[in-house]
Amino acid sequence: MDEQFTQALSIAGSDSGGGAGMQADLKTIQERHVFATTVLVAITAQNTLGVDDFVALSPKIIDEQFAAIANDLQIRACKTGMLADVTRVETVVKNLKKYNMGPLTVDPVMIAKGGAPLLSEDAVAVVRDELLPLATVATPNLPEAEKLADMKIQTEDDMIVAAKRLQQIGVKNVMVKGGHFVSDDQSSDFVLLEDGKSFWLSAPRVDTVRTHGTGDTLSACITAELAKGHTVEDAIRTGKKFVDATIRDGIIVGHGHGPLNHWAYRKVENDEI
Ligand SMILES: Nc1ncnc2c1ncn2[C@@H]1O[C@H](COP(=O)(O)OP(=O)(O)O)[C@@H](O)[C@H]1O
Ligand SMILES: Cc1ncc(COP(=O)(O)O)c(N)n1
Repeated sequence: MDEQFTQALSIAGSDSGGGAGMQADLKTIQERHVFATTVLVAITAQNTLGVDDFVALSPKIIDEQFAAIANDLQIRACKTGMLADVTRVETVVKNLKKYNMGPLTVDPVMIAKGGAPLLSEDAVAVVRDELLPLATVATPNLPEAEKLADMKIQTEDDMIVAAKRLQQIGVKNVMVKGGHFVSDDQSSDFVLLEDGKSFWLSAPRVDTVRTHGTGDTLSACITAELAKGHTVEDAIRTGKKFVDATIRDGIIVGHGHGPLNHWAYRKVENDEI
């Protein structure tokens, strides 16, 4: 049999506005030259101004999507994004335990940039206790890290403490993203790896509201790089450079928290920006 082309899986919600969620994952994984597959968990009616409504899909169709993929495709790495509620988190956890979908990156999506909840309050504990222990990498933003590590994060030292706490919960590698520290002129993320190595990844903060889908894009890029067999450290470093380019070389789409330029990293790789 011919060798299969590299495939990755996004388990997430759809953003009708095209900037975040499943759509950001598909665009990013494609840009990294990995074949993207999907398990759709929820559908949002959303644009750059906000989330108007969403519906979560039934556990049955979520199970069936996993089974269809597992019965034919060869997934090398996967990620989770919006999971909506307790039932869907539990359904996804069950399937991730049943099938081997490669290293898992958990982007513990809770609240959209515009403030709409994308995960019910009671599902936070299920993400922490059942999903995070399955993760090879977790990429919480500051509010998510606060909830999962059960602490306030006001300083960079707090980010380090939160990463350590998350590792104690069972996540092997943690990236606490500092995008929400708007007072800082750098956007700095703290990375704590399984072997104890830790480092900061910083980039000058871009003064823009066009950051819709940054977390999805970062975690999708990490997933694509892990699917190729790269190390966690290399995948995270590429993810940071990729998302930074998408913000820095922005495009104007919509009238609110605009989406990213998912093809910007091509120019970085060709030394053009
Ligand atoms: N204005 C910005 N300028 C540069 N980098 C940013 C900016 N906002 C976010 N980032 C980076 O984008 C990535 C996603 O971060 P963040 O916005 O915190 O995640 P989320 O989308 O999950 O809320 C991180 O690497 C962060 O440092
Ligand atoms: C379906 C879906 N998934 C994830 C996000 C988070 O993205 P952001 O934090 O940039 O709003 C979103 N807005 N919609």
